[in-house]
Amino acid sequence: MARTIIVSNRLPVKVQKDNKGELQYKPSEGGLATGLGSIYKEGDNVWVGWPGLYFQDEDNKKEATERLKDENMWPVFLTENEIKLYYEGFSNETLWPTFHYFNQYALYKKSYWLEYQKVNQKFCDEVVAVANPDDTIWVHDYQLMLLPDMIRQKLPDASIGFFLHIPFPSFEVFRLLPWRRELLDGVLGSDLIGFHTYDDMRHFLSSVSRINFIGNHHGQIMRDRRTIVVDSFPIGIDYDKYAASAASPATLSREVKFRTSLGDQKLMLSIDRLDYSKGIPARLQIFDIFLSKHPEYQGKVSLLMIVVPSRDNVEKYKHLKEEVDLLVGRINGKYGSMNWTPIHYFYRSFPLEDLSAFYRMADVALVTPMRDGMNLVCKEFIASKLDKHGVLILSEMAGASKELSEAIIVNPNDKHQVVDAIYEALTMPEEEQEVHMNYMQDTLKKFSIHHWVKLFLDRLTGVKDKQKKMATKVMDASMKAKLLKDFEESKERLLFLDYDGTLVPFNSDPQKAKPDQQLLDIISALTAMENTHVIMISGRDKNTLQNWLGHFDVEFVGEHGVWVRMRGKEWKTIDTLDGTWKEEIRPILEMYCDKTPRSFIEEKDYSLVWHYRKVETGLGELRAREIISHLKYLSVNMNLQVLEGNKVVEIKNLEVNKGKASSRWIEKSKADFVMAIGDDWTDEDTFKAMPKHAYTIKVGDLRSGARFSVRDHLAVRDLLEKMVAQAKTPIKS
Ligand SMILES: O=P(O)(O)OC[C@H]1O[C@H](O[C@H]2O[C@H](CO)[C@@H](O)[C@H](O)[C@H]2O)[C@H](O)[C@@H](O)[C@@H]1O
Ligand SMILES: O=c1ccn([C@@H]2O[C@H](COP(=O)(O)OP(=O)(O)O)[C@@H](O)[C@H]2O)c(=O)[nH]1
Ligand SMILES: [Mg+2]
Repeated sequence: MARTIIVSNRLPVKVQKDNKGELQYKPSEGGLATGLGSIYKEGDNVWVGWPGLYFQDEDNKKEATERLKDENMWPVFLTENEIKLYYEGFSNETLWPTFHYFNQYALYKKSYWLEYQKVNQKFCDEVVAVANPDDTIWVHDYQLMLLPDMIRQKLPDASIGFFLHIPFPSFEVFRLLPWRRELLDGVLGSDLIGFHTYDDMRHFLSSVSRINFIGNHHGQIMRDRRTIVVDSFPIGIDYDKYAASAASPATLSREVKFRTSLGDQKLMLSIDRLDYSKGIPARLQIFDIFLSKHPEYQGKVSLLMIVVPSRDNVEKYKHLKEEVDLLVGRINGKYGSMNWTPIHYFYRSFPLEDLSAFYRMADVALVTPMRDGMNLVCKEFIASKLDKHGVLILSEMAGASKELSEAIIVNPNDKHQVVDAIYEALTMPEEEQEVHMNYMQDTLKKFSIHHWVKLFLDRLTGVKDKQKKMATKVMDASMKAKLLKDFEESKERLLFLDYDGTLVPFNSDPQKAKPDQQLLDIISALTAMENTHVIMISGRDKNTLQNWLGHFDVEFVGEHGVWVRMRGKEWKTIDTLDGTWKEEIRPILEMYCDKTPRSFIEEKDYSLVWHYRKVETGLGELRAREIISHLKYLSVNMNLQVLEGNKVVEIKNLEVNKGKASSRWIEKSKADFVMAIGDDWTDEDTFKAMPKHAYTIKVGDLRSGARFSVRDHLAVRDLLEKMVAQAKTPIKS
């Protein structure tokens, strides 16, 4: 049976050594481990990851491997040096600060990068060792961004998903990384790429378009003729588990115990790993301001602050610990009394029953990270509120704020806003608390972790199925052989060939795309054959076509069909065409040229084209949208069509297109071999006009109405050369 192989830096269980040197197995902290921990044991799934200890002796490794395998885990053993450079270094001193907009903390060290690559390769070797061909591989998080493409190199047909649990920063921040392109290339080895929020997703897409120069169509990216889907999948929690835990006798008895020692003050709760992204010092300062602004709450409200140790070998985290200790001491010293402690501060982790008791007891959850991919603590708080009493104050910088809009949403940098939010929360009527709680609980119940896993994995299956269907279009060796044979045996042939992008590569200067010697040889040989019509079907103006190829026995369609030249005849245009509209449209396009550096207008007999291939990425696309909407109504009245192509907007008469033009030949001819090759949207009209038996071939992208697809203009030339060589057709005298 097909399995899911989950791959993440850390396993959901961490191995530790006790005082006697015996191995102990404890659950890992952090959102990823608690989130996916509930599902990986289903079926035969396997979780591949680091067990969180440096193993020196082989016996221990063996013992841990066996024990972990019993629980569907496959350990990747990492050395102290690897952890230092790959995990603490590149992952947590380079990527983590950059992705959380703390780029002033980021270190760019070559030694970190080298080790990051090596460890990703190590993970790759393990995955390849575990995975069966039909398994689905699901890679998680920023520590393993190179892994999807490394697996793709080894297992080209594998089904690979990638999910990023932390924010994806805006392009302006991401571009600061020296290894930005390699990181994106790594992720693009996946078939499905998921983020928590729509913003993360669009930041990623904009980086891919600017750094790797690959655009997208509604979140779909074409790479190596493989469709990759990018989408947002906000992670949920195991709702029922937290709700059940909140009702369990163990939790209730702990609540009684904690309450007795705390007294009956109101309680605010915060729980996070010790991390500068979580905004802990700012939160403490906010609590300080609150107590001085509202002295009536002194003695009446306490902050229960759980800080879980994390990445304590990383310099910035060590400093943070000192800062937090100092602030807690200062505030407790400033306001505390014999019978009231303002802040109850714990620097350790707690078992679930304790956490559940804290969630139940808290009147207010204060979740105010500076940046957080999602933040599960706030979701767990909501799920634990069985009586529906309690208020969530949530930072707008946490991914969770996009779903939990009934919380009091705050900007953690605006300290006075958060102080007011605390006051609002402490004084909120219970009925109002219930209304908000109900909405948020309904959302979290539906969008649980089970829902998330299903959504992601079903989508990945869908993407893979679509890829397989598309793959049937690829012109493989046997199809090519059939085409060549049909060509050889045919009596009358029509070959429709688009020019730019089909016979020559796309050039940023249109006039530089002149035919080279190889192409001239091909055209010369094709046109020399008996019973063979070669029709150059292009958007280019007739003069250029005539100058470049007019000396061969080629037939032409120019300006997408405005001009036609059939064998032995002169250039001819559609009689009814009117070009007077150009006088009205040209000034509009000129206005766009004036405000868009390096854009230009190309004028043809019956069309105007606005080109933006040399314009700053993004700006050109924006202006194109503006032009299209500007001309929307005008064009309908004037009987014009406005078409968007590769870095162009083209305006022309409604009755002109390559399909109509090519029909002239189809209607007249008795050809038993028809072929049409093209790369652009305008060629779709040609494909549609072809008879059923025709070989329609799209260059590049697989998304097309054509029956087949080839990679690029070189593949087209290769095919045409083979046709010439194999046809053994008599040459015209
Ligand atoms: O493994 P560690 O270095 O100890 O760190 C713990 C984990 O922290 C991060 O969690 C993120 O994932 C959560 C769930 O999607 C999300 O709610 C949170 O906002 C993120 O910060 C990290 O992404 C994991 O890889 C770490 O294992
Ligand atoms: O003592 C603790 C405190 C917290 N957590 C869990 O750690 C996770 C923190 O995830 P979150 O998404 O809030 O932040 P991250 O640490 O992943 O950045 C939550 O599921 C908490 O229940 C834990 O296991 N033990
Ligand atoms: Mg073309």
